[in-house]
Amino acid sequence: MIIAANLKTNLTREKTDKYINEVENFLNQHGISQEVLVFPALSSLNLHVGKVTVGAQNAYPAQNGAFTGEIGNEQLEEFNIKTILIGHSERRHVIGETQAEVVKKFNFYKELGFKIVYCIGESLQIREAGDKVMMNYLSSQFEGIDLEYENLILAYEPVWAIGTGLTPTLEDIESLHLKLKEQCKAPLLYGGSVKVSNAEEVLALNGVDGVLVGGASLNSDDFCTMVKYAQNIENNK
Ligand SMILES: O=C[C@H](O)COP(=O)(O)O
Repeated sequence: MIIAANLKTNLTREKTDKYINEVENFLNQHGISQEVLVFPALSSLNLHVGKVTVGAQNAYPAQNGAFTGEIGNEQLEEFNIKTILIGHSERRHVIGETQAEVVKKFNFYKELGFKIVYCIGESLQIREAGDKVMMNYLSSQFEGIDLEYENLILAYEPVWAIGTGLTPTLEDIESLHLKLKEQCKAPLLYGGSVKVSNAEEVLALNGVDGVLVGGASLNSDDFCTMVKYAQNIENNK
């Protein structure tokens, strides 16, 4: 399974280096074979060689150039970063990234062979409009995206569950993941208020190939506990 930490706009370079080393040590000490991704704040990107894969939460679709405030692939190459989050709901709904901009970013980093964690998710308003409306909305977030891309990982993150402590029921997560898997065979992560207290149940669901954790991943011990849950589930299959 794939266990991913999205540190968002948190931790300094020093604290991020300490965090990643703590996670790396845990993976080595416990013989973890899960795929573990950590997405630090851009200012904390650094070269890391080990079991932990460090990825970028965002980057501009260009090698370099006059894009004030952005980083491009040239800056990611410096740290051998080849994994990126694209389409995160905070980029869409807080920063205002359009589907067209998301598609351009996807295609640029796909051409470079990046591992892409592509995020989709609906608002509470869309969810409350019913299953048909919700599925149509989620399908619209696939527009322009190559769902056959071999380095694609999908992350379903209901926007209303992000950072709220709210989550869909386990039944809802499982049934939606199975519906999404009818459209795309890529590994499918769940994200949205995953924490130590619910991660084991979520990871055990059919159609869930891992989790993308925000706030609850900031504590490395808690994040490692969730990694261990995934390892235990896989060992017992
Ligand atoms: O990328 C992670 C998601 O936004 C979930 O964040 P959260 O675990 O704080 O709800």
